[in-house]
Amino acid sequence: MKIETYPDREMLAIDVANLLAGELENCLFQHDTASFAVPGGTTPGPIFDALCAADLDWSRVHVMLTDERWVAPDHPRSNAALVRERLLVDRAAQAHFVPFYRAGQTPQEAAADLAQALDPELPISVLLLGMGADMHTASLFPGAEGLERALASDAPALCPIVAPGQPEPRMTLSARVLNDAMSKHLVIFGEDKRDAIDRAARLPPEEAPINAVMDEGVVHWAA
Ligand SMILES: O=C(O)[C@H](O)[C@@H](O)[C@H](O)[C@H](O)COP(=O)(O)O
Repeated sequence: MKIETYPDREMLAIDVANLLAGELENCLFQHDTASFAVPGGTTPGPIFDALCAADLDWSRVHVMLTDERWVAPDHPRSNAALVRERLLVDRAAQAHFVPFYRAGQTPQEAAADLAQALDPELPISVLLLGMGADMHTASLFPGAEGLERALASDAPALCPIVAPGQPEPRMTLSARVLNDAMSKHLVIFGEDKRDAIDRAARLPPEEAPINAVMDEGVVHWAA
């Protein structure tokens, strides 16, 4: 994994937003649409704030989540809510969005239908990832129920996950689908996550799931 270091988080957010916009635009020169997978959590917000105003044909960009906490779209922990509030505004409001949460269904019940809906969007054109200090990414958590299947080379596109310490079930893109993305960018802030990247290099994917999704990927880091 190549690691790019930035002087501060603001510079990182602006530079990575410009980089992602450029990659989406390049994809749109060559294809009718571009698929763009994004994480939840606290890291991507400032990147979304800078990216949503990018002058590109957002009507041909298909945004999806890397994973979802299985909560209603009006729940404060919803990743779909974060994307709708911070990314799908301004020019990017024209983008097509594929939320995961299905009311009245469990992740297990929804996975097959969702995978069918996502299939035309794969492989992912541009992937943005976050990571926890425990080296999880998307909802590929070490020790989670469903992790082995989500890491398998023949995993379905979407996998249900029940992770220790997480308040709700999750749905995640599988490691295979994430790693197949045409371009992959991991954004991390702080010393703990920087140390975790170094630790991950010496661990198997089941202990450091980030290792299963970042082949030829770029890590963008600010303290
Ligand atoms: O649903 C989620 O929580 C994300 O998709 C998850 O994979 C996130 O990227 C990491 O947990 C880092 O979260 P922070 O950005 O909040 O540190």
